[in-house]
Amino acid sequence: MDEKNDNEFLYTPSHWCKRMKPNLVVNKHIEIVQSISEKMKESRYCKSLNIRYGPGDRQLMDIYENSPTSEHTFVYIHGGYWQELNKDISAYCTEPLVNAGIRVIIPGYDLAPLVTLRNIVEEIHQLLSYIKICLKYKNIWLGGHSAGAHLAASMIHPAVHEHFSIKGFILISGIFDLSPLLETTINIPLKLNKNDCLELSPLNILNKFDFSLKTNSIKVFVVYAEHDSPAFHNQSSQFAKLLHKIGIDILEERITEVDHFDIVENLSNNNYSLTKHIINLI
Ligand SMILES: N[C@@H](CC(=O)c1ccccc1NC=O)C(=O)O
Repeated sequence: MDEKNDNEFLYTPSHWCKRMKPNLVVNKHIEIVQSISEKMKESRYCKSLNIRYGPGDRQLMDIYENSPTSEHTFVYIHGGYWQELNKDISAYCTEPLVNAGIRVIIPGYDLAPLVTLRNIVEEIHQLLSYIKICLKYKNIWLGGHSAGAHLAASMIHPAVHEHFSIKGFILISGIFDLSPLLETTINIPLKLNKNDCLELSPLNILNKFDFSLKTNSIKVFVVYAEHDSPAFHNQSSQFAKLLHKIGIDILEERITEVDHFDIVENLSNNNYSLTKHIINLI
């Protein structure tokens, strides 16, 4: 098979980065996000670390804010194909948002192969329950990057987003259809079968739902990088099209001159277009 059309290749974001050799990308990304996140954890914006929201080892969250009365809360779910990265290196988006008066929550979650993807989706439900019931925050915006955008999108359902007072979703370079991952090495720790792919793909779940009957409106911002692979472009535009079809207010945008990694690394910068978009939206 032509390598460029192979799902292994299409779903390996580092292969599509134009800034450096693919084998260097992920380590460089980790170095960058870790250094920004460490500064944030030591800053005056860091309000609480390691608040437990569920029984799993990694079900802990960090809260960043400049005032306890912040009206809006952005919850940012990190990526890493549900098998790598962690919350401690994922606070890189917090400074500009907190400066704009938005509270930011960075949750951790357990990873495959220790838990299944179904377990992880359930952990995100527990996260939202904790934020609503124990922290009593309102006006929640749920965002995520890559696999984190999949987890956020898995909460788009009236029974879920209305219950948890979610105002909107910010889905950055996300995966919404899991089936292309089935035969790739990404699936080794995940162990997804065909049925799991159907039941856990927001693209499939929402295809069966008629939202036009619902009055409560959410906004969904679907955003991806110019230098994401064509498969990621397709996933975002297909998902945006479906959301539009079922009556959800959507905004779709391709961010130019960035790839799967600096599309989120740059969120530490006030002047970056995506940072400004998120602040305007919330
Ligand atoms: N092993 C992947 C890494 C990867 O997919 C990734 C890395 C950091 C943040 C998000 C990622 N992808 C999806 O969640 C690669 O080489 O591109």
